[in-house]
Amino acid sequence: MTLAIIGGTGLTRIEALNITGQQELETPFGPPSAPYVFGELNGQSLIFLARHGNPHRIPPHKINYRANIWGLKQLGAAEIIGVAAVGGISPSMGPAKIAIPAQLIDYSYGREHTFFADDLEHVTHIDFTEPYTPSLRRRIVQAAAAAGIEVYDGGVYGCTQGPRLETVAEIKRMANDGCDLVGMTGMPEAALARELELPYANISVVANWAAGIVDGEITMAEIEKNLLAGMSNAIALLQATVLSATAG
Ligand SMILES: CSC[C@H]1O[C@H](OP(=O)(O)O)[C@H](O)[C@@H]1O
Ligand code: HPA
Repeated sequence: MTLAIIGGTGLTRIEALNITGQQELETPFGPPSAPYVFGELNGQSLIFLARHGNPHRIPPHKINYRANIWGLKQLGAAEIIGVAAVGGISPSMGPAKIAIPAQLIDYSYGREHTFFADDLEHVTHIDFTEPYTPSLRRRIVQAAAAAGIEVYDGGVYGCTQGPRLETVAEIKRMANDGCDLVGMTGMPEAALARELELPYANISVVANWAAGIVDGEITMAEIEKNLLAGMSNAIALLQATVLSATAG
């Protein structure tokens, strides 16, 4: 049961990963974001992929999501955890907090978002009632509880197009829609994993209050500072999740 981790902003590599190899891949959809890195985390083998490339150079709307997910399937990944930096919209989603969202709303556009685009004979509609695989979500939440890592169990991730951050009015609209978190990469990543029948869950690390939630502009310095704290907890959570898989 090989776990794959897709790391985003603030998680281009995992220091604690004992790297055993890496592989570049061509896919029918073009090149993935980076070479796939094979390694062991707490004795458990896994595959790591840097969503924005390593070094971080691909903006969210230019990521080849189809190649990334297809490559993971080809390499034998059995499940995927996507780690994402997000803006916090709900009062409980403050900087450096971690959430395991249960739902999402897709505001992105113009992205290659399906593997079934060219198959005119078989129109395929995947079920997406629960966009994040409930059993994998549960495992992460339980691992967090066992390790004493504070996470918010649930919430709605809203995926915007980027690369710019949102306006105050856009965030107000998203809050009205029920979004608790805002990021730019959650879709089509989650849907593509579902199309290939790969269980998928998301660990969201809050980098900043979303636009207008508190006064002032959003700065990269603030984002980097919060991610430094939040990502070290996210890595501890990944380690706890991997250990729980070994134990189970
Ligand atoms: C101002 S940082 C925005 C950048 O960070 C997030 O990336 P990821 O989801 O890969 O961690 C967000 O989606 C944007 O791409
Ligand atoms: O405020 C944000 N908006 C969208 N994506 C983000 N990723 C980190 N922070 C944000």
